[in-house]
Amino acid sequence: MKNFSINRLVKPFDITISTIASDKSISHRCAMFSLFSNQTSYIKNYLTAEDTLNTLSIVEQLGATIKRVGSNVEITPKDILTEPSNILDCGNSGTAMRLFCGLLASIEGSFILTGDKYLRNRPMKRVADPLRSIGANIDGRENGNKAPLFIRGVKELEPFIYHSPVDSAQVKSAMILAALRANGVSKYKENELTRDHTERMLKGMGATLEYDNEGFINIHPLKAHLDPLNITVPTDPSSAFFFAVAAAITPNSRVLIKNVTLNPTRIEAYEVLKRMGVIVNFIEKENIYEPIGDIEVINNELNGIDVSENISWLIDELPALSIAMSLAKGTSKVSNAKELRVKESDRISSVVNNLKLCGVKFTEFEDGYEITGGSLQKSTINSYGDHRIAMSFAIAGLNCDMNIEDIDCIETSFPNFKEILDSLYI
Ligand SMILES: O=C(O)C1=C[C@@H](OP(=O)(O)O)[C@@H](O)[C@H](O)C1
Ligand SMILES: C=C(OP(=O)(O)O)C(=O)O
Repeated sequence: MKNFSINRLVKPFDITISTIASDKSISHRCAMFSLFSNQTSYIKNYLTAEDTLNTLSIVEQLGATIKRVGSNVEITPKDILTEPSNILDCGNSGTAMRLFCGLLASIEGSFILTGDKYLRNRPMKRVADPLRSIGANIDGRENGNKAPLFIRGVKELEPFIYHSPVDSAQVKSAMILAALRANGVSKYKENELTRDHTERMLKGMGATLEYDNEGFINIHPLKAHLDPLNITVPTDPSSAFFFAVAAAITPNSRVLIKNVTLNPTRIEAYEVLKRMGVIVNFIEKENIYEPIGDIEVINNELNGIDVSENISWLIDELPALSIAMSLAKGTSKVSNAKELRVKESDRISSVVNNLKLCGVKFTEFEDGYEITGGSLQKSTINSYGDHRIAMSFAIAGLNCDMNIEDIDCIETSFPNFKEILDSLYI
């Protein structure tokens, strides 16, 4: 178990960063969706971190040929996916496990999906139940709620009408992937739009998905193979956000983050920083599947804020936002965010336990927390094996010195995080 110490940053920074990790959600989808084509997909800037390399390895175990040179990946699928001879290891990734459930439910063969101790403790009923209701054979520990999950692919799934009780892009994507091989048009609805990379990418590859006027996505089963992908994965706004918070809490500092997806479902945390008083500019440059451009963040005021809406649009950034909230003027409150409890760690507990160690006043709720802003003090915090917690408190260290225990988890999404953090001191 590795640890590191972060020293207080005593000078302002003004940097342009073009080496932040590529988007994790889009990278997972590139690897998986390439299996719906019968031609080679070309992916540039694939995220070469543990989560997405595990997905690539599963795609290979399913019979695709993969050529990878650094972050350039070529995936040539087989016409019929192969039953793997071993278990499929999703590592730490909820996205991989849940999307593969939908993808594999109607593939001939048996598949066992497992993951690390954190993933094996996360709820899978949210995908297993609706998939079972359309004929999928999925089982696992705790009546199919926990991995290892066992899937025996069926020939055909029933089309469905499903209004999801949970706003989750992973559930939506699993059901869309299953619907592509159902024997009729399926309908999926969510209460709040969640990240929509699946819809955008599959449509771009030729699938028919459309919204009806009752807010359902109508998903037509595939009649033929989809077009292959030819894509450059943009920078991950969730990874970049750690450096946005760094600029927000360091007097007179500025950061320009290059080539980020500006998909509205992914940049809400930057909008929250803006509402807190920070100067944030979005500079859109192109649109390939989604808008892509640069984000400039300039230190300014930092005031407390209440966050209770569009939670799924900023769910991964709430731990980093809690650091900005701790240094803001006044109190901040996060509510409607119960989903935080079922991520890589229980992120409500992880955030408040660590803030307590840093001397921050807070109240914990079942669905969030209230933070009294002011100052942070040096501490030794535990990541709880959660990459977002490790990186959020590393950024806090720029303000007050910090020891972070158990930092290996950063490898799951952002292997060069520390290198970029170190460059702020130069
Ligand atoms: O679909 C995706 O790529 C993701 C969806 C979100 O999870 P939920 O669907 O569980 O909200 C998010 O937290 C995760 O980091 C990535
Ligand atoms: C929740 C996350 O990912 P996943 O659900 O794929 O493990 C995350 O990256 O913050």
